[in-house]
Amino acid sequence: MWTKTLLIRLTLRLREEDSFSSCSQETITMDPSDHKHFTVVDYVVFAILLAASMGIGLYYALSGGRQRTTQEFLMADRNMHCLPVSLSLIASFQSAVAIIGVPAEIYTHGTQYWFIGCAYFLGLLIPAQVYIPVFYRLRLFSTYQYLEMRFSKAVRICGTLTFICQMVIYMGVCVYTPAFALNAVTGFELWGTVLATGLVCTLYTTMGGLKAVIWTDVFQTLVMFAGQLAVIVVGVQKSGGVSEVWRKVWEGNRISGLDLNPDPTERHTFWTLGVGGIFLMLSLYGVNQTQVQRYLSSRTEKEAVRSCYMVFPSLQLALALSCVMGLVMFACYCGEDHSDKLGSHSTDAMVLYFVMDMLQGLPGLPGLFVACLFSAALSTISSAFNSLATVTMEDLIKPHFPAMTEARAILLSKALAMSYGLLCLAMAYLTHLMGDSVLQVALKIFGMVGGPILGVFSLGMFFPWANSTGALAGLGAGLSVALWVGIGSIFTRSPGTRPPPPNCRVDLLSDNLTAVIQTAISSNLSRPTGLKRFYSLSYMWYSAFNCFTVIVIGLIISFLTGPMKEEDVTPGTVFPLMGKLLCFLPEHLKKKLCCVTPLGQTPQVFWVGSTSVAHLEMGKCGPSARCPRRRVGVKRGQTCPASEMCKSWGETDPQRRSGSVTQPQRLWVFRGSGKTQQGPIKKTVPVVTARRVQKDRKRKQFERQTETKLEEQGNM
Ligand SMILES: O=C(O)CCCC[C@@H]1SC[C@@H]2NC(=O)N[C@@H]21
Ligand code: NA
Repeated sequence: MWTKTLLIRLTLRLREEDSFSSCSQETITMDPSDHKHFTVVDYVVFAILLAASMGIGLYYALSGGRQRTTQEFLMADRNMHCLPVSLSLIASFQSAVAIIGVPAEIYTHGTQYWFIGCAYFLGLLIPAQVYIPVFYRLRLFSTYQYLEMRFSKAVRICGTLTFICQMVIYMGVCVYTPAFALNAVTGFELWGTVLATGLVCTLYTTMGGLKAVIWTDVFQTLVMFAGQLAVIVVGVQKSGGVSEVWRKVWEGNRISGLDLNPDPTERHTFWTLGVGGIFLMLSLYGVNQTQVQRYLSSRTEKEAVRSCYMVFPSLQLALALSCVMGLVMFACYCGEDHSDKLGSHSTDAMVLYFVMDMLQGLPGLPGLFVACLFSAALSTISSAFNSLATVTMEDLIKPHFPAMTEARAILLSKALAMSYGLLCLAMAYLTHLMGDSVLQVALKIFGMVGGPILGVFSLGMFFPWANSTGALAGLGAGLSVALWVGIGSIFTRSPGTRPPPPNCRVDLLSDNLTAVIQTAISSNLSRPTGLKRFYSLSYMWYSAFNCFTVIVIGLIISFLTGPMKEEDVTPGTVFPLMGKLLCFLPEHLKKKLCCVTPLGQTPQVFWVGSTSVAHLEMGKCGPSARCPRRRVGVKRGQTCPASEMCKSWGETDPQRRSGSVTQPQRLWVFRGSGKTQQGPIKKTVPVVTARRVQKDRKRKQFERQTETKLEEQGNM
C-alpha cells in the first residue's frame, strides 16, 4: 500500500518541478506516464532475460546426464572449467542488494565503502591457499561433512542448520530488493514480481541443477555489468562529462580519504572495511556452502584455486561499477535530499528514481537495468536454492536413509529446491518489515551468522586440540553473542540517518568547517559508553568478532573437556598452519610440534559409515589395498598418495576382514590423487586395515630382498 502512495506523491511532485534534476544541461521533464511503466522495448529486454535463464535451465535438464544423478544435479559432475565457476562465484553474492545498496551508500556517505576492495586480496588468497585445498581433497558434497569428519555429527547438524537460517533470510532480502525496485519504477504489483522471480528461478534451478545455475550465473553476471555500465555512461553524459562529475563529487566532499580512525564503533573506516571485510569475505568465499560447492564442481583442485583467483578482478570491477554509479548519481542530484519526493527515507529507492531519470526516453535501457537487477537477484537466489537443497540432502536426509536410491534422492533434491523457493518468498515479506538499507541488512546477516560458521571451520582447521564439545559450545556462544550485538544495535541505532549531504555548490572550506564542527559535536555528545558502546560496534566487525568468539570459547571448552591428540584427528581435516608459519624450523623440531604434517602426506583413511574410522598408511595400491577404481589411471603397484576420497555407495564385502560393519554403508575411500573421475562406485570395495597394508609392505620388502639376493647369486 505504501508503495502506491509513494508513486502518487512521486508523480505529483514531479509535475510541479519540471526541471527536476539539476545535473542535465537541458531541463528534464519527468513525464509521470513514462515513470509509471516501461516502453514495449523495455518489456521485451526484460522478458528476454527471463526466457534466456529458463532456456539454459531447460537445456541442462535435457542434455548431459539429464540430471539423473545427485552427482550431476548437485555437483555438475565435478567437471566444470574455472571461467564459468569464477563468474558464478561472483554472481552468488552480488545481488540486487549490491546493485542498489552500494550506489546508495556512496551517495549518502561517500566512497569510504570502496575500501572493502582492500579486503578482497586476503579475502580470496586465504580461501585459495587454505580452505579450498582442504575441502577439495576431501571431495565433499557439502561443506558440513567436514565438520563431522573433524568433530562429530552433532557439529555437522548445527553447522548445517545455521547455514540454512543464514541463506533463507539472505534470500528474502535478495528477492524483495528487485521486486521493490520494479514496483517503484513501473508500479508493478510488488508481490506479483516476487512470485514471478521466485517461480522462474525455482524452475530452472529445479530442472537444470548446478550446471544450469552456474551457466545462468555467467549470463546474468554479464547482464549485470552491462546494466550498470549503461547507467554510468548515460549519467556521465547527462552531467556534462567526466570532469564535471569529478568536480561535483570532489566539491561535494564525496571522495573520502583513508580514514584510519581505530574506533571500532566507527561505521566505515579503512579498518572496519579493509580488515573486518576480510573475515566477511572468508565467511563467504572460504566456508560458505554456495561457494565451496562451486570449488568442488571444478574438474581439478588447480582449476578450483584458479577460479578463486579469477574472482578478484571481476569483484573489483563490480565494486567499482556500483561505486561510480553512486558518484554519478551524486553529481546529478548534488546530494540534495529527495527522500521527501520518494516518501521513504531509504536512499535505495532514490537509486531507482535516478536510474529512471537517466534512462527514461532511451527505449530498452530501463528494461536493461531492471534486467540487470533481476539477473543479480536470480543468480544469487538460484545459487542459494541449489546449495540449500544440497546441504539438506547431504547433511540432514541421506545420513538417515543411507540406502536411498538415486532416483528417490534426485526427486527429493528437486522437491527441496522448490520448497526453499516458496520459503524465501515468505522471507521477502520479512525484509519488507526490516526497513534498513538493504546493503546493511545483508552485511549484518553475513556478519551475525556467517561469522560463527567461519569460526567453527577455522577452529577445526587450525586447532587440532579442538574437540566437538568445544566446537558446539563455541558455535553456540558465537551465535548468541552475534544475536546479542545485532539485536542490541537495532535498539541503540544512531539518531536517524546522517543529515542530508551538503549541496554540491558549497565551497570546500565551509564544507570542511561544517564537517569538523559536525564531528566535534557528534563525537563528544553521542559517544556511547559501556554496553551502548558494545552495541554500536560497526557491523563490519561482526564477522571477525563472532569468529574469534567461537574460536576462543571453543578452545577453552576443548581444553577443559580434554583436548584432542593429533593422531585422533581424521587426517586431511587439519591445515598445517604451524607447519606453514614455522617453515623455517628444521624438520625434527617441527615434528615435535603438533599438526605440521603437510596436507598431501595424510595417510589413506577408510571411513565406513559415519562412525568408525580405519586408518590406512600411505602405501602401494597393491592387490591388498585394491584401488576401488581400477580404471581411474592409478594402476596396481603405483604409489597412490592418499589425498583424495572417492565416495562410493554400496554394500561392504561381507567377508571383510576388519571392522564389524555389515549393513549396507556409505563407503568413503580416500584414494590416490590420480585424475579420478567421480561417480558412484557400483562394486563393493573391501575395507583394508592399516595392519593389512603393513603386512603387505613387509611382504613386498621381503620379496624385494629375495629378488636382490637371487640376482647377486645369479651374478656370482
Ligand atoms: O550483493 C549482495 O547480495 C550482498 C552484499 C555484498 C556481499 C559481499 S560484500 C563483499 C563481497 N563483494 C560482493 O560483491 N559481494 C560480497
Ligand atoms: Na547475484
